[in-house]
Amino acid sequence: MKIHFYKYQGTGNDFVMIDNRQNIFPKNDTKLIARLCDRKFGVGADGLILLENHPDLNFKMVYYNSDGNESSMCGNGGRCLVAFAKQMDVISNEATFEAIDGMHYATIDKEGIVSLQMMDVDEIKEEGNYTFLNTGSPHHVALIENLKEFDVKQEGAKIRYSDLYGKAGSNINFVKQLENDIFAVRTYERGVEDETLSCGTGVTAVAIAMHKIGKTTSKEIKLNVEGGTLKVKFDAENNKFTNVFLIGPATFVFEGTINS
Ligand SMILES: N[C@@H](CCC[C@H](N)C(=O)O)C(=O)O
Repeated sequence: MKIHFYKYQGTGNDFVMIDNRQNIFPKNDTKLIARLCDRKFGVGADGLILLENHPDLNFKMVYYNSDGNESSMCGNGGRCLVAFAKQMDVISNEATFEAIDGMHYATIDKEGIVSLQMMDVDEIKEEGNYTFLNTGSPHHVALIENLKEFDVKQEGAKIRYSDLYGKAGSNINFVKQLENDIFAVRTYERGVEDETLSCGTGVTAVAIAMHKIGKTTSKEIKLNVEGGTLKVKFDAENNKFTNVFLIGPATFVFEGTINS
């Protein structure tokens, strides 16, 4: 079978996009999904996303990590899917869609900047040297000083596979504060099992965590990731974070056909 794909990236977090509105994609073929994401034997990506029909909303998002397994929410992937839905004429400038963590609202402007509403957050675990929260995907957030030279893959894997998170694991974010409302972030992603150039649910977790532990008073935070810059804004009241938006570019790279 020949599969037509579209490649997108959001601040360097890259995805294979497939239009599955006709339900033709073999969704349980883990090996095929992993091969499509493989950078030597396939298209190459951090994840694969299916655009599907939804009975009431504009579309449905189905997300797989590059290991071929379906996973929890992907923020950058959601932003790229909004841009892809626009390219496919499914939406014009705004969208409501369903993902694994619930319903999302998004807008896309003329420059391709996608603003994606993320889930509300009210459960945050604060420990001595890290914070843990779920922003659609689970995230461990740790402040460090030597972020530039830090071995994110090695140190991230140690925490991801530690007893702290058991079999399910977690994504691991290392953070350095640059200014009151600017943070640099590097993320080890579960399911990719490596550092990626950006993680949308990760920077969302970092922004909320930094506000919660008092590192910033700002509710609009700039996050510098290896692949660019993202913005997260939110309302914060009584330890509850609502109207959380992840904002940044989502870019079409190329399209093609590959044998399954
Ligand atoms: N790249 C993502 C996160 C994708 C999910 C993650 N790897 C997991 O399995 O938890 C993002 O942009 O949010």
